[in-house]
Amino acid sequence: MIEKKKDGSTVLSVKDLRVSFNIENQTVEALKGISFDIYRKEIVALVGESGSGKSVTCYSILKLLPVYASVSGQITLWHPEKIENLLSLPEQSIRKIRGRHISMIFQEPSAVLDPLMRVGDQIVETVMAHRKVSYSEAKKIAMEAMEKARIPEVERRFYQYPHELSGGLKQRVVIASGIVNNPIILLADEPTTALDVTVSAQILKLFKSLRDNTDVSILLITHDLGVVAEIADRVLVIYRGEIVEEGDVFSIFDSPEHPYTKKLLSSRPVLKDVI
Ligand SMILES: Nc1ncnc2c1ncn2[C@@H]1O[C@H](COP(=O)(O)OP(=O)(O)OP(=O)(O)O)[C@@H](O)[C@H]1O
Repeated sequence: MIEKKKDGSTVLSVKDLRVSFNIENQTVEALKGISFDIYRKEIVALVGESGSGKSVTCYSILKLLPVYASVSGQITLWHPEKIENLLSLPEQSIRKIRGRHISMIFQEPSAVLDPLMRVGDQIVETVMAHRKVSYSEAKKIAMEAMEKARIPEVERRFYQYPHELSGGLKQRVVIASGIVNNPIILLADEPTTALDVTVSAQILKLFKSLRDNTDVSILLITHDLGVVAEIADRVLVIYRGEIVEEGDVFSIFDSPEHPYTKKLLSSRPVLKDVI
């Protein structure tokens, strides 16, 4: 069953995306022609077991795949105007889109943050990489993003180094950096996996508030159906490089159609226990 959100406009459209890796005369088909759309102001969960192709989907959208990957298909972005195919853009053009119109949040914030740089300045850098503004203007914009990411005591936190912050606060800094240029899409690859349950719940709440209070759409990669039940509007189920099921969160949980989705759900508590 294909369900689509009818009230929103499309911001990203992936058509027949195929990715394979050729290593030492062996070919791994990571994505076998997946297609999906993301609409404005929605949270879409891309869910599937390890190795199903979730991260490769994200890296394809950002054009961050290794050179030995073979890629075909179409990825169209509508912002600020229609950009025909991200996959065929030269590196110089895609750099203007990464961190500006599409941002990514990874599982482990410490791997992204520079340990030797104050966190506020790392967000300032993201602003100045894409906009012609003075340092003080960029700092103001960075602090506003930190507020939006619900970082307490922004004036003090701005000047701290990553090691001075908890895991949850570090992830909020990464999120602040991700939203600081008002992107159209945020790709979040297992953003709560490295965090404890309480902090993880706070970060999920933050995603919901970003969806409700900004124009951003979020593609959330996860293997955790509890996270999906908590915040997703729509779900894409990926299995061995193919999207096998797509629907709103209730239809997926209440009446899964594909055997893999059924199996995935049977290994979880039922929906009423999760939400
Ligand atoms: N850089 C790479 N070189 C070769 N093969 C790769 C590379 N990246 C991914 N793959 C392969 O592509 C397939 C999809 O991997 P991907 O990382 O997208 O899975 P995933 O669903 O994100 O899994 P996980 O939840 O474990 O992160 C796997 O078979 C993986 O081994």
